[in-house]
Amino acid sequence: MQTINQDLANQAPVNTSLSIIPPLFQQVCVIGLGLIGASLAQAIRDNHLSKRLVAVDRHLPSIEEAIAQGLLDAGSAVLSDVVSGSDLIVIAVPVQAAQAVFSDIKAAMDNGQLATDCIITDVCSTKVNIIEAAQAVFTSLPVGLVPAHPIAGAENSGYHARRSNLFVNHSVIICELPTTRVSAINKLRQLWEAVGATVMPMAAAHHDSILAHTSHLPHLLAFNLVEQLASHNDNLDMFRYAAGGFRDFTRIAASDPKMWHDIFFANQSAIVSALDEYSVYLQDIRQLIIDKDSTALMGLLGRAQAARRHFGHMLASTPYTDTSAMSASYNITPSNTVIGTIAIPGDKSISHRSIMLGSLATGVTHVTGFLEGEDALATLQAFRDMGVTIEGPDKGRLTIHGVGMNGLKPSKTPLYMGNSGTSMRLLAGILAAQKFDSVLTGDTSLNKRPMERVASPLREMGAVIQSTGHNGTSPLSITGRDNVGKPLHGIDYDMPVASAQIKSCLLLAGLWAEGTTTVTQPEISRDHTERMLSAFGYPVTVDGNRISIEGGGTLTGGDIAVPADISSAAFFMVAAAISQGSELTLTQVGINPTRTGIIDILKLMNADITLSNETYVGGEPVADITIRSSNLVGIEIPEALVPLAIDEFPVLFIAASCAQGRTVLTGAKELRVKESDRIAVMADGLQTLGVDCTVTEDGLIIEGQGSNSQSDEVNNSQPVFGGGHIVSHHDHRIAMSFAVASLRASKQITIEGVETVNTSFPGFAELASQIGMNIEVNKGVDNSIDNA
Ligand SMILES: O=C(O)C1=C[C@@H](OP(=O)(O)O)[C@@H](O)[C@H](O)C1
Ligand SMILES: C=C(OP(=O)(O)O)C(=O)O
Repeated sequence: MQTINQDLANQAPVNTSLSIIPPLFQQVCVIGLGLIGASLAQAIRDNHLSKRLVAVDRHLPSIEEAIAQGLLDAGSAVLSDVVSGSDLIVIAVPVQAAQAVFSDIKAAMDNGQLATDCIITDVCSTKVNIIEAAQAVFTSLPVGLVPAHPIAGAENSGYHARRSNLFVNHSVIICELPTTRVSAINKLRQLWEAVGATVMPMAAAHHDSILAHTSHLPHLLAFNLVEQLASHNDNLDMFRYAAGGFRDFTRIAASDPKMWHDIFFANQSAIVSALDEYSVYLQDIRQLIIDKDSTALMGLLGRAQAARRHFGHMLASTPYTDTSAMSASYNITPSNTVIGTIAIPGDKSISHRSIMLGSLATGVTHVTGFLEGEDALATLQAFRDMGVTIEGPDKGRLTIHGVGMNGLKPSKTPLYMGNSGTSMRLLAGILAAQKFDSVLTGDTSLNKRPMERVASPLREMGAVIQSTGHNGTSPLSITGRDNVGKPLHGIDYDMPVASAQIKSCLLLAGLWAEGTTTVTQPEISRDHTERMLSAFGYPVTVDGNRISIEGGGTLTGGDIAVPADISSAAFFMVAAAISQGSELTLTQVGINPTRTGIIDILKLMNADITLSNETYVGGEPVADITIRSSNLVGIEIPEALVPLAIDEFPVLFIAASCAQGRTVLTGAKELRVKESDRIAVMADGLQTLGVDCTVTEDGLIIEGQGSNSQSDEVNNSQPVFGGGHIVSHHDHRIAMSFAVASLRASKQITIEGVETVNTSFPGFAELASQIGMNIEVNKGVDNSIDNA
């Protein structure tokens, strides 16, 4: 048989490696020069991973071309011609042809051409039948056999479509067989990582079952739906009027029938069981329609719609909402004055709690004013994942069909909390008390924030919870009470920090604990959990800084009206205070006394703030807040006010920069463990814009640059900030604070990483523009599920 040898044929020069690191392999033999085989060969060549590279393919022109191009050292249509001395063989042929290739490999081993410990791998899309094919040929499986599957492909196929970077940032599944030598697995892992892939071990049957669900079943359904429509007598009309849904759903039915025919047989049992499961789901939804079961149907459709986006975001660690704004930035041209009357979106803290308590209550809870921001949506999704039917959100309206104290179901996947510390910490308390195991995870920022502050006291209550991240961080793994064998028990806990999240976590766990759970906070922190528990009919005892709850009670659903978020209002309060001739009225903002630190601090700084139309909405006090331009003065911020304004310091630093004289913040170490280190990141940004400030361990000293006004007349016309480029570290409050600074800036300010503004304040830029600011939003790359 014809062997084409690069040296003998004296064609293109051998691609000698200049790398000082010795190549991983002496000789790699790739069998099959289709897209995947040829791309891997190219990646091996380009990354100098093998001294020699040979290939086997029935299509000799491809071999000749590959040699001429310096990709291969030799090639043939017959394995025994070129395989001698190979220490890695890659099988890249269609699944059905694998057994014949194994026979050729065995023959080469038997006649001494190949060492018996040579590594043999493949790139086929089913795995059990590859192992069975090897078993049919070898009496015992070779110690070098490592079945693998790179999850990568391209629209085009064949040798000419090859790309050296095809595997970069793609996953490769490796099946670690008990018969395989560990050194072979490690070496193959090194190869895939060297070409840019991420290696994941997985059992062969599990691989086939996953692929059966995610790839094979959808293809099968697409072919079948086209067949169903084509069999109708009026099929021409059916196709002529087929809407986008049919076209989208059946796009993949245009794929190669022969290939899919082979795959359906190769992965027969996994596909049949995926199909059986599908039939059950189909019957269920059929029955819901027959029964006109509106609640259950809404639950199913809502869960499915959210899950479609959710999984993509979870895998990519990106936000939930429309991510066309990923990596977005603001270009802000200085403006001088803000004027108007505006409504601010709903309170984030109260929105979270409305979902949690509404889900655990008996009966239906109607929520209005719900904040449709990323963080609250993460909480909403988590409860959907645990089987709660939640209708909406629709313009801030939700209907929650409570499942009662023992009605949550285990989520099939880790619960994804996105960027939201409140969701993760409060849910940790709820989940620690449930019968079932759970896992809580978040985005890159959340997975860096301290979680032992809740895990440790929960353990004192008997919880089994592990913070599995690097340093007491999430993912959190929680063992259910059924596996622990007994319920939680109440404790008397002295909180080391004034954190509403720790307090709420423990009180929520206390709902299921035996006896009394008492938390004592060093300073007052926001009390929305206590208030909402009472509103749902659950007794809570508050004695100064000590809050107690008895386990074993129930919650009763009702109506919740979420007031506007004072933490979001804070940006516009500072905007009006620092800019010339400004006056803003913010309507029906929550003024719960555990949240009004921003008003108290701004008043101490001489801000002109008045409250009107004070009333109560759903157990929370609200008022219209009017704020006018004023000559701010620097102050020493009283430490007792810190927990009452904890989220407002980034924008208060902007106010302090515009004040006359020095402002000193102490006792605010907590700011270092928010979505970013808000002390360091704000100081960096302020310095970029020319403000003199000094970072301390627990706060910041800012030399205000406001004018030294001797009269009562407001003088806010001089710029305080220069222009510049601000990095928000993907922290929503940092981004919005520097946007406010533009009202006293001399030049344009660019703020990078503003997509997270959606976590707490969707529509911020639009509202800011409405009152006179000049914010241009530059949308970033799309990270939606199809690109995830
Ligand atoms: O309980 C809550 O809803 C929140 C508590 C605060 O966190 P800490 O409890 O960590 O201070 C705050 O920063 C967060 O935005 C919301
Ligand atoms: C700290 C914040 O939220 P969380 O802790 O819920 O992420 C915030 O919104 O500023």
